[in-house]
Amino acid sequence: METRTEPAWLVVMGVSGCGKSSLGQALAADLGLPLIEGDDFHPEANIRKMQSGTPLNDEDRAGWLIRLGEELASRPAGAVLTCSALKRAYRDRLRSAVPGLRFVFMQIDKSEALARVQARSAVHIFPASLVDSQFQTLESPVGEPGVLSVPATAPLAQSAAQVRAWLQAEARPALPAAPAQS
Ligand SMILES: Nc1ncnc2c1ncn2[C@@H]1O[C@H](COP(=O)(O)OP(=O)(O)OP(=O)(O)O)[C@@H](O)[C@H]1O
Ligand SMILES: O=C(O)[C@H](O)[C@@H](O)[C@H](O)[C@H](O)CO
Repeated sequence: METRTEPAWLVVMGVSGCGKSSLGQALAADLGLPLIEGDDFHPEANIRKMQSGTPLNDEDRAGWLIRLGEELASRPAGAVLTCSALKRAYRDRLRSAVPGLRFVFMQIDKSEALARVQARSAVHIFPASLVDSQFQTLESPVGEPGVLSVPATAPLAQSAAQVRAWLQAEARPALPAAPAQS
């Protein structure tokens, strides 16, 4: 039977350094979807807070998540968003903007995340001293609907292929044409 891939809205999520931007770019290119880079929408105050070595709290992230939901909802053909989405409540906020939203959870251990964030510390807003707080805040999305976990250490092309296969497997078959009205 012929199948039709429906518009896909995906969030690539996880702690700092897990590879959200890298996989997000690869997926957006592969799937022909616009990329929304979540970090670009942090207000200046959030950037300054992170740079000064203080983790963001729920209040800091609230307006940012609303804005990201609006960005997703304004792309009718689908989109790939990179967003830490560390807590269930944050993911539910995004889901309320786009029902059926899917999440790709990049799983990484603390030592690997720390090594990556340290390696790019000269050129990135996020200090290595905050990596611990990302893991303290993280509530695993495993078990929530519409979540695929991928290992953050897998080659990007492999993870992108895994996500494509997941989307295809979940694509609903095309609806039969409605009978002509007489
Ligand atoms: N699959 C991978 N294997 C090895 N290194 C990777 C992989 N994916 C990303 N990296 C490297 O890890 C670092 C962090 O990647 P990236 O910036 O994509 O993560 P991020 O989750 O978007 O980080 P942040 O949210 O802090 O901006 C980069 O130096 C990147 O080159
Ligand atoms: O929710 C958060 O604490 C933030 O989104 C962080 O994850 C940073 O934005 C990001 O990691 C820096 O690049």
